Amino acid sequence: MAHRFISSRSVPSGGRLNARFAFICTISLSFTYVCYSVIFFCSSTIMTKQGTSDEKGCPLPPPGQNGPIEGKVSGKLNGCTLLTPDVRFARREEARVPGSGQPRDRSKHAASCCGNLSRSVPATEYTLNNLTVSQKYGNKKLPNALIVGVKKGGTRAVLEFIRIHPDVRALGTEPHFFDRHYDRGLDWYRGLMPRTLDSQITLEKTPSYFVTGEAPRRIASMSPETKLIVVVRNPVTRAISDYTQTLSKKPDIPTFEELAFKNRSLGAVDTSWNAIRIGMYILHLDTWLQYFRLSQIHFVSGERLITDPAGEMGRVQDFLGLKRIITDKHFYFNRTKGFPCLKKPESSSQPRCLGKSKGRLHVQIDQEVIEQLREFYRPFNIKFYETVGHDFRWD
Ligand SMILES: Nc1ncnc2c1ncn2[C@@H]1O[C@H](COP(=O)(O)OS(=O)(=O)O)[C@@H](OP(=O)(O)O)[C@H]1O
Repeated sequence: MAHRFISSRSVPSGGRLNARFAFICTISLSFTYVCYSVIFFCSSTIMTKQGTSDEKGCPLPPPGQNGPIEGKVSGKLNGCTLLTPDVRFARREEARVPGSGQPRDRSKHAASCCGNLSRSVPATEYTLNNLTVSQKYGNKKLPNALIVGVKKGGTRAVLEFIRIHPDVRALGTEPHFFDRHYDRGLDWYRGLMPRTLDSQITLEKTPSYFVTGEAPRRIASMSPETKLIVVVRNPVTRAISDYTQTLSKKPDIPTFEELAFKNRSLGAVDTSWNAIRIGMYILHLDTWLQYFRLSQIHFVSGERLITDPAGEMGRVQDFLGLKRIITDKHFYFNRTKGFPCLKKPESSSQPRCLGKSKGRLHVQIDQEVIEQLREFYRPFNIKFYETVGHDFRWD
């Protein structure tokens, strides 16, 4: 065989040699072309599929590879700046209007990285430095976790803090689906949600759910495995905070004392007043416990959220089954505001404190009134501590 091969090549006729040479050239060129096309097609498909990036066409590192928010730019690929998830996340946060959770004015920014960003109409859009970036990956899903209450407990702080976690995507506004808009249906509700990847949690907060009698049943019928977060605060302080907020909108309302008591000298508290009723936590909790296991409900201390935000957020991350990424490195105490705020990422000069309506100066209330209300709430608080297995020390 070897002999035949050598001999057939060693004594070819001139015409046959040329024809063979031309044939071999054509075959190798065609083969090279086919290989090149296959490789190019595969690589572009892979890039698109793994494209979970904030920047269109730029791949994201695998989920879970995260570090502190002050990350570094990790390199360049195809003209895209590859950011570590931390940097991307920090920039996404930077893009939100503080306190509102909404993206900044989009019209000011032009699309840039990685080509034609402006062509699609994305469900979620945010600003990355001076670029408008579309998050077009993932799907809109019904929430797997809800911050259901309580009003004036510190729900906005929990939402804004937890949403810096890369595995959480949250709706910035309160949708009020399970109390006011239930008749609009689950598809409407799902349509409000941000797009999430399978590895991400979808979250929304509406503090009035906690005191809405129908909410537990409705939420359980959406999914009985929904995780619930309740931010609780000393009910007396909560009531004063609630009243202060109402007063800021309607300056002509009666005084706190007038609204809080049916008969003050008899110590008869008006439990029909919402500001009072909301703080009777155990009554509301009983309804939730008809539909959810206690282990599905996580209680955040509104007080500790201010004194130790990282500790409280550590427990929230554990409850949601998330890696503890939000730590004390993310917070600083803002003396002017008198509250903890998120440290700004190095790429931003935006303050990351909550808005002016969070952390207001409260209306001055007579100490005797405060004592009376403390007495009133004591039995409700004790029952609440016993049920949840934690003493919040409000008494
Ligand atoms: N970090 C930080 N910054 C500002 N405010 C903070 C923070 N952490 C908790 N809080 C407390 O949050 C209270 C407002 O609670 P909510 O966000 O639940 O209010 S609302 O129901 O959404 O209106 C708000 O109540 P007031 O102090 O009465 O304004 C704050 O005490």
